[in-house]
Amino acid sequence: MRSFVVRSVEFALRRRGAASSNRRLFSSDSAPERKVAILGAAGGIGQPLALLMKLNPLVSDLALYDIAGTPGVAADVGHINTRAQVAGYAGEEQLGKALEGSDVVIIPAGVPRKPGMTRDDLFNINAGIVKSLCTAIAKYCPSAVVNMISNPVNSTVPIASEVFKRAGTYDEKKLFGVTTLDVVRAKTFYAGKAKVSVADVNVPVVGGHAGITILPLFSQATPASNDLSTEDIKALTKRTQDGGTEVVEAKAGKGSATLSMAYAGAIFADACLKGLNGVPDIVECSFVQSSITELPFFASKVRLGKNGVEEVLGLGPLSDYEKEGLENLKPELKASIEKGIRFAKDN
Ligand SMILES: NC(=O)C1=CN([C@@H]2O[C@H](COP(=O)(O)OP(=O)(O)OC[C@H]3O[C@@H](n4cnc5c(N)ncnc54)[C@H](O)[C@@H]3O)[C@@H](O)[C@H]2O)C=CC1
Ligand SMILES: O=C([O-])CC(=O)C(=O)O
Repeated sequence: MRSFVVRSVEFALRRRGAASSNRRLFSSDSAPERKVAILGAAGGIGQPLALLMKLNPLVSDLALYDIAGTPGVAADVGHINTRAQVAGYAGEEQLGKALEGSDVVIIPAGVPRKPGMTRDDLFNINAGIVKSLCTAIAKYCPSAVVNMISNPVNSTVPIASEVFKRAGTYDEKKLFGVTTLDVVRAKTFYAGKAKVSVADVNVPVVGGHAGITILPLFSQATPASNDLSTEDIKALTKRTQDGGTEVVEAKAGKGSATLSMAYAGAIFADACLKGLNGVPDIVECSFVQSSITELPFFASKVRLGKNGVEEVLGLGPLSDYEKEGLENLKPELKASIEKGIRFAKDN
């Protein structure tokens, strides 16, 4: 069972972009040492994400930090016989140790939505959490790649950028808002509707990570489908935009997406690690500092490399429906970005 699970995960990770000539990188004896820290590791996302990162052979050290509960998670996950050495850190006084030497820091710390709430309703609590965690990152691992999961991502990423700027450590190539779950959903919903194998599907999702700011580009989906009507595309777009709310409502007060998010977070962190290790042609969508529109942050396809972002890729050709969606999302996304920047400057 153990070798089946590990081999399946390794196989899935290899299929996702590593050329066979880079297979060497996956054997534990030759892969470089890479420390990954998860902040919020005892939470709904943090625990399954800790499990998935423990199964990733690119990770040599896994630091699990939360305000409480991480010694138990670390003891549990640490018994899995894979490469990563696991350590749990609880409470602010242990945050520095958790972060020191990290190559990648993943942040799913903060409160999740309940039915009836928007992601922006989380701002008041999560903005402060993200600000204090990023202040510690600037101090203890200023060159780490940061994967921001905490919502509202459209504001928490700008907050992080301001904190790093103030500390003098900002590197726009190393700050990522994790929007992979939007891509995961778009792929799943498209495959179901177009009746194609989900393993072969690709759909870029651009914009931001809330409601109409999530813009899936089904006109660029592969394999292309000629069977989908305009109404089908509109329905797929709406379902992708409302994917988070669908889970929040189904969980009925017990939180938001955790398992699919952990999967998406593990896929994105794996892509960052591969980029750092020099694996070529690693491309994922992410919310990053950008000049492809007039907005200072925007999600689009990004090529990952040894220094984080190697290239922010353009939007490609859009359908009229997507062009309209793009114009419609800009005011909301702009306001969320500005709200984050203002918070960081005022606090
Ligand atoms: N980017 C995305 O696509 C997604 C983002 N999210 C967001 O991820 C966040 C976490 O969601 P869940 O794991 O479901 O919530 P949760 O409440 O289950 O877990 C959050 C964890 O963060 C910890 N935490 C709170 N303050 C902290 C601090 N100062 N330092 C370290 N840890 C701290 C809590 O103790 C808790 O263990 C939420 O903001 C949610 O909206 C959720 C799903 C998808
Ligand atoms: O919807 C939420 O609150 C959590 C989230 O970001 C998602 O599931 O996409």
